Amino acid sequence: MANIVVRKSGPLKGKVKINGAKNAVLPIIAATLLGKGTSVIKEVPNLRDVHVISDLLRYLGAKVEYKDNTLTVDASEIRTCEAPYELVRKMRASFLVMGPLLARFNVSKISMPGGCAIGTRPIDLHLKGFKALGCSVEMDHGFVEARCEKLQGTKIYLDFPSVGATENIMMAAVLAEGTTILENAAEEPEIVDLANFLNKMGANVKGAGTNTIKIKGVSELKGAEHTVIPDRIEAGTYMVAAAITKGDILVENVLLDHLKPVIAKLREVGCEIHEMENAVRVIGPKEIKSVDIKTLPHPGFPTDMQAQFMALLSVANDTSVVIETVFENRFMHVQELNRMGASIKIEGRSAVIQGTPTLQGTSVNATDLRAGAALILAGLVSEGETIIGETYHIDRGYVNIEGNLRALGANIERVKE
Ligand SMILES: CC(=O)N[C@H]1[C@@H](OP(=O)(O)OP(=O)(O)OC[C@H]2O[C@@H](n3ccc(=O)[nH]c3=O)[C@H](O)[C@@H]2O)O[C@H](CO)[C@@H](O)[C@@H]1O
Ligand SMILES: C=C(OP(=O)(O)O)C(=O)O
Repeated sequence: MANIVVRKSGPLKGKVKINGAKNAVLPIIAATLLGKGTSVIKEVPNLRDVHVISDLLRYLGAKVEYKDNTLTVDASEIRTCEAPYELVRKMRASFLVMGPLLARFNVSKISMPGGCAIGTRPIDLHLKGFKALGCSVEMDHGFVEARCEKLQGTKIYLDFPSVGATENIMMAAVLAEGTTILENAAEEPEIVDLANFLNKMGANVKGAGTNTIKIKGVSELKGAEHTVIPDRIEAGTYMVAAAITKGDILVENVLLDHLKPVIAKLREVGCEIHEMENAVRVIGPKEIKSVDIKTLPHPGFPTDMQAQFMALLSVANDTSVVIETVFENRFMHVQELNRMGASIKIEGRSAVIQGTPTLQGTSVNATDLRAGAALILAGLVSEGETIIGETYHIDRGYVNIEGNLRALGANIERVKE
């Protein structure tokens, strides 16, 4: 196991190119199960999660190859519709194979994904959708088993615009008989990317990106070619790196529309931001101003950027309040930031952050992916050395983060324990 060691670094300067989005590619890889024939997915980031879902597809019987950021999946022959715990426990997004398997084979048995450091993360909304589409759903010995004669299109209202439930239900409904209308659906850009891929496979999905998605079932789907959208959270993380180090970073390969809440908050913090075609330049402020943030489903401020902003606000000029409304327990990074000298108090779903001029490096743990990113960011402006453990969480979602930051001038390395 390796640690990431970060030392206080000057203003980061230069360019960084953003990879394809983890949260877009995972459901798209699951969706390849819907079609006979070969799908070719481009701009696939070389991430641990991508390899985990690829292994799951291989286990199910698909042929999967990954080379030069292109993933080729031939899902013509599927040998089982059952996904074991060993493969699902490594990554919750594995549960996204349930919708496609149900749609194509009318049966699926998947180990229940556990909670994780950010919350209990139930799957009730996914199951509510499958039931509404005509499935019987049973839980037994830690597995969810769903079956149907043939899925039937219907109207489904989601109690909360869950990203995963929207994706899973969309993927189930594309091969259902009749039309499904999904209301209070998630509107994240990754939902739109999935819908675009499904439509290339031959599906009829309209309205993705709004809160009402209409899916007309079709009789079969084929493999398709698709290029994944850039990762707005990876981009946001490097933008915060510019802000916290008072640097000047050109973040390339971004879709500005997806970055609106992050850009708005960075401007409030005092950053100078230049929006260009497919790129954004962030010039950090002389003094980081405190701001209040409330995480919300898209187009609100993304919960996946909350921890990184918390690191930034730890060194702001005054008091900030961050309210986390999406996950009930996404403050695990707070105790680690406090160990580095931050002054953050949690009250229910709110964190009150009293900015301090400096932080101090120490040994800390990446409790989850974005917590890990936040600790790296904090380490860049901390006195001495910050040693971050449990770095496998960071590798779930960032390609070569230490190499990219080093190229921008950061003092960071990965060291074997
Ligand atoms: C692989 C992927 O794309 N992950 C993203 C996805 O996760 P994920 O799809 O798991 O997130 P959801 O939008 O489903 O979860 C949001 C909230 O809804 C709750 N919920 C969800 C489903 C359900 O059946 N019942 C229920 O109560 C969750 O516990 C959570 O509190 O969206 C999150 C919210 O933007 C992001 O933080 C994750 O990075
Ligand atoms: C929470 C995240 O991912 P996941 O849903 O895969 O745990 C994330 O990307 O920040």
